[in-house]
Amino acid sequence: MALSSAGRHILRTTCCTVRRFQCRSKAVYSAVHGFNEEDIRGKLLAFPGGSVDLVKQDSGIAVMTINNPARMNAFSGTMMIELEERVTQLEEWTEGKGLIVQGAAGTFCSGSDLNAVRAISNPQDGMKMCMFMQNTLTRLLRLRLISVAMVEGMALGGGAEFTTSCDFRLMAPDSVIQFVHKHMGLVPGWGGAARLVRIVGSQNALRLLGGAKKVDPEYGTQIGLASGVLNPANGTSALAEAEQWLAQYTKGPAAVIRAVKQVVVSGRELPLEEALRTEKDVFGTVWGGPANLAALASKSKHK
Ligand SMILES: CC[C@H](C(=O)O)C(=O)SCCNC(=O)CCNC(=O)[C@H](O)C(C)(C)COP(=O)(O)OP(=O)(O)OC[C@H]1O[C@@H](n2cnc3c(N)ncnc32)[C@H](O)[C@@H]1OP(=O)(O)O
Repeated sequence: MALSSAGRHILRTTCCTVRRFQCRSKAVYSAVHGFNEEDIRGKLLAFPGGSVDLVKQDSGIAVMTINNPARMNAFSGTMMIELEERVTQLEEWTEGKGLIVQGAAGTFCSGSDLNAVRAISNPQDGMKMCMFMQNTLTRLLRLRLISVAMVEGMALGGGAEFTTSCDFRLMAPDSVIQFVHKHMGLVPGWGGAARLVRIVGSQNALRLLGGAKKVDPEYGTQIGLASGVLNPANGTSALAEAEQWLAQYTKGPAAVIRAVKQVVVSGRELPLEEALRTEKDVFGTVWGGPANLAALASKSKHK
C-alpha cells in the first residue's frame, strides 16, 4: 500500500519521536524527577566555545574528540549540548562496534569551563547542569559500543569523571587523571563518583576523591582505573595504538559485539533475575543468526 506524502511525514515524525523516547528512556532523569531539559539547554547555550566532534569509521569504530584546546578542552555549555547530540547519533548507529574518546591537541579534558561554573554557581543551576551531564554520560556508558577513553595529558575534574563513562581507559605515558573536586570545594556531579566506586572499589575511590590524588599510568594500572598504558612506537600515533588495542574486542560482526556489550551492561546494572532475563532476550537475537550459523557450518575448533 503506497503512503501519501502526509502519511509518510506522520510516519517519519512518529519514528523520530519513538527513537527520541527510546534514547531518553536510557537516561536517569526525566520530568518525573523535576528535570526540564529545555530549561537547562537554554542556560547552557549562553556559554559557547569549542566543539565535540564525531567521526564514524567504516571499521565500526567511531572517534569522538573533545575540542576546546584554548581552555585545555574544558566543557563549555554548547559543548555539553553537542555531546548529548553526538551520543544520540551513536545510539542510532546500528553498524557501530566501538568508540574512542580523545581530547584535542594532546590533552584529554580539564572539566567544566570555569567561566560557566562561576556564572551559574547557585545550587539550582548546578544541579540542573549535573542532571543533564549525568543523563548524557549514562547514555554514553550504555551505548552498544565498546568504549575507550584515550587519556593523553590531563583529565581533571569533570574530565576525570568523563573517563569513567567509558568501558576502558588507556593512559599515555606522563598522563594524569585527577578528581580535583575536593580542591574546588566540590564532589563529582557528572556521575563520576558512582562509576568510580564500581571501577576501583570504595577504598580506592575514597583515596582518589578524598585526597584529590593524581593518578599516573602506573598507579592507574595498579588500582584498575587504567586498562592499559599506551606506548606509541616510532611513527604510530596514540590514536592508532588505541584503535589497535580496541580491535581485539571489536573484531567480528556488529550484531555479536553489540550483544556482548548489552549483556555486560545489564549484568552490571540490573538485579540478578532481571539481568538473567535480559541475557536470555539478547541471546535470542544472536542464536541462529548469521554469525552463529556460519560458525556451526565451519565446525570451528577453539584451539
Ligand atoms: C563536576 C565537574 C566540575 C564541575 O563542573 O563542578 C569541574 O570540572 S570543575 C573544573 C575542574 N578543572 C579545573 O579546575 C582546571 C583548572 N585549570 C588548571 O588547573 C590548569 O589550567 C591546567 C592544569 C588544566 C593546565 O595548566 P597549564 O599551566 O598547563 O595551562 P594554563 O593554566 O595556562 O591553561 C591554559 C588555558 O586554559 C584555561 N583553562 C584550563 N582549564 C580550564 C577550565 N576548566 N575552564 C576554563 N579555562 C580553563 C586556562 O585558564 C588558560 O587560559 P588563559 O586564557 O591562557 O588564562
